[in-house]
Amino acid sequence: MKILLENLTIIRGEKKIVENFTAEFQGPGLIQVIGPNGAGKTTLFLTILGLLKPSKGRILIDNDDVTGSTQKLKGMVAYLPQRFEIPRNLPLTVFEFMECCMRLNSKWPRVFGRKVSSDRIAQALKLVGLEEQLWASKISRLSGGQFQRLMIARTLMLDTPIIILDEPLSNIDPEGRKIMADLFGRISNEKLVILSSHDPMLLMPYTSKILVLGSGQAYYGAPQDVVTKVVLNKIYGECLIEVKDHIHIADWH
Ligand SMILES: Nc1ncnc2c1ncn2[C@@H]1O[C@H](COP(=O)(O)OP(=O)(O)OP(=O)(O)O)[C@@H](O)[C@H]1O
Repeated sequence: MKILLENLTIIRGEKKIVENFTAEFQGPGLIQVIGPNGAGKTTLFLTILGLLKPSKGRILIDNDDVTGSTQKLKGMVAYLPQRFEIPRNLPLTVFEFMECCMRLNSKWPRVFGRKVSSDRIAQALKLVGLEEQLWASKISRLSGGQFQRLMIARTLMLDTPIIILDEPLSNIDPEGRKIMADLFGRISNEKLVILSSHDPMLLMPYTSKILVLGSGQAYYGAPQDVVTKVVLNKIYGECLIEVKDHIHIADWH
């Protein structure tokens, strides 16, 4: 699958996110979107999802114009938001929560039946490392990192060809981040995975293209062409710290 951002200008509030920006997100593959706080990573995702309209330009998925249309993306894109609107005190267990999410998604229970749906839920929960003894726990009892894993499982379970993840690794411990990065890498062998991160190195081995956003500018291309001192300097400025041959981004996030 291919997402084409064609000549996009996106403005949010007073802030210009990108201007006349064109890029192709080709799947299968993993696209990283990086940039400082407020650069517009979430805004770009919401625009791709049709929840925000660009000021100019179009978004095409496999040559179909989907600009501003959430309906067309159903069954095609699964999205992990950065902030959840889901109340943590819902009286549901982990497994029941996943069942509810699946039922809200038209495809699984109706087409494949309950058994396949349950297997799919179990598979997704295992993939993100939520152990079986937690499946009967109320979601209110999960830690922040466990809840984030549950949200990732919910996104992966939908089995869409395009997956957009807004800072999926936040709240997750170092070992879990590595496991999750490997998981996203594996998934990107078959699907188009687009994700934002403040820790780009962890996913770099799996990254096919990277988009660096900041101050209304956008740099897109292969990591070796984009993750350069010149580009990072323009975007991160004083937050760039060089230690011997390494460049560190001191991100306030
Ligand atoms: N609801 C809103 N209304 C108006 N402006 C907004 C709204 N939400 C965000 N913005 C502005 O849009 C710009 C981009 O924000 P966005 O959340 O897309 O950045 P981000 O790169 O995802 O940041 P972070 O790394 O902090 O998650 C910021 O200047 C922000 O203040």
